[in-house]
Amino acid sequence: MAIQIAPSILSADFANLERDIVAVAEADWLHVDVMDGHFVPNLTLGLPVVERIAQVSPLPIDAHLMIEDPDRWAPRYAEVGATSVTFHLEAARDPRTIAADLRSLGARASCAIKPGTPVEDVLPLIDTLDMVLIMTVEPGFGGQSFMEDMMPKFRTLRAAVEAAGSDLWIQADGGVARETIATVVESGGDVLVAGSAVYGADDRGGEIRALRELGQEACHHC
Ligand SMILES: O=C(CO)[C@H](O)[C@H](O)COP(=O)(O)O
Ligand SMILES: [Co+2]
Repeated sequence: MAIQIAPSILSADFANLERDIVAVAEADWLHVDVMDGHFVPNLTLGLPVVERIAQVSPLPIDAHLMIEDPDRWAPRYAEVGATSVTFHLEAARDPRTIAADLRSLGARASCAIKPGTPVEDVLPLIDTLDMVLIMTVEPGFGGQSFMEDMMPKFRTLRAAVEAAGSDLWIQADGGVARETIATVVESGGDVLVAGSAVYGADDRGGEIRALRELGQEACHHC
């Protein structure tokens, strides 16, 4: 599979959101961070805003739900137009049912793990999921430093995916930039979220192309 780039609007200008969404149109996904002030110590946006973003975005929506009670809320994000919905394993009561609900609504089902959660916890769920997100920062804020010590998790998951003959995607989120993208792709990642790297650049399209090129060059599993 080709490397995919998902700019995170967490680093966009929320007063000019449509402008900043259109500015990253040559990426593959629009990554939307939903934070509830409980699962993480930050608050961003919720269902009505995601619904409007999905209506104006030229890219499919990759919703990253950092919220409590995803069993109740995750399917609602698929209903309002998210193409991929990621819930956190740490917050889920019944991850298999959440994934099945998302798929039955036509969305891609994805599960995220925080830095402190072992990758082994998500391995039994691989057959129910379309993507696993391995966090490379503590969730809650953009602009943090990439955690290189998460790379063994990517290697373990990539090996499990290949052994199972699965087409599961592996996403990295947090601190992905020109300096770190090769490391995470070499370790097994193929969908790369980048917030501050893309929105901090004057030429957002150029930054997306540069990241995609560096990622593609480093990819042995593509
Ligand atoms: O989920 C997130 C934070 O919890 C964001 O997607 C992530 O931090 C992206 O921002 P950056 O690329 O600046 O690290
Ligand atoms: Co995110």
